[in-house]
Amino acid sequence: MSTIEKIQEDLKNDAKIRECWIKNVCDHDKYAKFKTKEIYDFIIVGAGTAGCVLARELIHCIPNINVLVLEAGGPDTYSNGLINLPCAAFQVFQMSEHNWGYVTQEQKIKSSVNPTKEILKNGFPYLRGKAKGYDNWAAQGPEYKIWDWDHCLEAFKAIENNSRKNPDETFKKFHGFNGLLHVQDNQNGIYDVMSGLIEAAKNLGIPYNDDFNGERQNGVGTFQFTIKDGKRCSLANSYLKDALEKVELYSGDGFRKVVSVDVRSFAHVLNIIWDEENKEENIAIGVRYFCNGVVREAFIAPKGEVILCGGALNSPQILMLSGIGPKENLESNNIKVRKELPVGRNLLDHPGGTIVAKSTPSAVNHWSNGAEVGIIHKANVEGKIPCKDDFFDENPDIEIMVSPIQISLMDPSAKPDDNQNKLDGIVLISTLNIPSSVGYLELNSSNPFDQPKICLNYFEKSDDLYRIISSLKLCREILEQPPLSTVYNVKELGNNDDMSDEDWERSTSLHASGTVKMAPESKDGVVNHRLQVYGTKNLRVVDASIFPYIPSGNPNAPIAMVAWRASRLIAEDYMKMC
Ligand SMILES: Cc1cc2nc3c(=O)[nH]c(=O)nc-3n(C[C@H](O)[C@H](O)[C@H](O)COP(=O)(O)OP(=O)(O)OC[C@H]3O[C@@H](n4cnc5c(N)ncnc54)[C@H](O)[C@@H]3O)c2cc1C
Repeated sequence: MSTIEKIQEDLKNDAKIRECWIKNVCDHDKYAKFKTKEIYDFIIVGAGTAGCVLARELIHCIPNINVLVLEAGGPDTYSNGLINLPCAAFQVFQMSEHNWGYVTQEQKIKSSVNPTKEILKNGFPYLRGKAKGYDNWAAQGPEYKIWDWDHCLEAFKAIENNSRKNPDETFKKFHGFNGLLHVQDNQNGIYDVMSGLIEAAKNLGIPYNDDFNGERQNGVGTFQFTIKDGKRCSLANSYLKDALEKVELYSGDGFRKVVSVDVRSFAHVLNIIWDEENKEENIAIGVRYFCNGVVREAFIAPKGEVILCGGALNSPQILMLSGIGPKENLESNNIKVRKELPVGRNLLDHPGGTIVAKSTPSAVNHWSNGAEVGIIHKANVEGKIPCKDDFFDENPDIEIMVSPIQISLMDPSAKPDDNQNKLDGIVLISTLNIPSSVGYLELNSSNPFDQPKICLNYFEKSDDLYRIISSLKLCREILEQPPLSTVYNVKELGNNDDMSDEDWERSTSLHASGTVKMAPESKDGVVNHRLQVYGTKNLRVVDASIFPYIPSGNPNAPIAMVAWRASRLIAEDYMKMC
């Protein structure tokens, strides 16, 4: 039995993982007799990063409400808990149970990822991006001040439960220790070859940084991760799990209701239900969804809201299917336009490039620890190797994630476990954290199960391409430094002096955002500073799609932050109506 199969087997019996779901189902069955129609105070669409934080925060911030969470996918237990396993992350990403299978339009600049190499990797790095990025959100108008760095930092700290040992005063200033999202340093130590890489980077003048989420973001150092007790700490098994524990019966105002968060898995939301008696006002009153082979409807109570947390590719799709979006695209798909807005227009991502190198055998053991080391720096816009000043620049735009890996050479005649076809090595994934190129997304059809048309436009602006080339040149320079070149015999695979800039390997990233932009309506905004969709009532969007500018770091923590801030705004508005 392979290690992964063994852990999968253990997880099958992991009572703790299942306990919460089972308890939730039982409690809800007990109270089912009090339910007549599907009416909830809040309907959240999507149980991803944002939806999980929002559900928990709403049920704790607002008294006596109930919340319905509709999720198209299955619960965490669906693949025997494999989703919680850091070392299985790469396999999980590719499983159809956890992947929408979306494909993008063909890119003008072709990817040249070498198909002869298979990279085993994992991750969950915890990053927030630089403070100035959020101040840019706030600079959009006086009412946007609620998104400046001080407000965002308050939310980041509220969510975080950082377990760093003996944190100093500076670390305490920037981190939270009482939230539900567990953040930790690498518990297993790092591989020697990774320490060698840090030395090599320092020798080139790159400063050491022991906290990429602290006072400054640039430099070389080790990442912190959202992992607890060896398992992924997702927002589902931290925030949603906690939310499910609150189940009460409320009697008041002459009626009784269950106070709880009700999660329905395999429930695919099709569109928003509008109040047809007040057509001009675009008042959302519920959602239509597909579950167990039938189309069902769920409605909101007075003062309630529909909140889309479907992510940057699906929230805009639901809006467009409901008549909110660009006129031309909606009309060409026979959808009646309720409100013309540039939904799907500001598709942002972190495009990247990858370099793979082999090292001395046994420098890396069988399992990778994931992206152990990070290098964050400012790139050169002419594609030249960055100079020393760039390493200290306060506005770094590149993040390099370095992982120890085992590289499988795909020889068709080789047996699956033939170690002769495996090399130890390292991979450097360089991502452009502040891209200039912008993509778009639109409907292919009015069928809710049809994929939207996704056009990423990676590297469309030449400075993006030159900046990534600049960073990859730096990666190559680091690999050529001692002790990597001497002690660990590190050699770039496919390293070839004739290689042109166009030959650099390019890969895609996973940080789609911005498609339901938070900005003034006159500046192509779709939602206002309180995340309410322009020209509608009772409808907000709370997820990666509202980013006006993409944060300069991995987005999981920034999205959780947005959901936490949104919960306070929603609670304020709800309480005003009481
Ligand atoms: C493979 C991969 C690895 C990543 N690794 C990291 C990392 O290590 N660190 C990091 O910071 N970030 C990472 N990210 C990015 C981060 O996970 C995402 O940016 C983040 O989860 C997006 O949050 P969200 O709430 O906007 O949307 P999501 O988390 O995508 O949640 C949207 C949810 O809505 C559901 N949904 C969509 N449409 C419907 C519908 N019509 N009806 C019902 N439900 C619907 C979806 O199934 C999904 O569960 C990674 C992303 C990917 C894809």
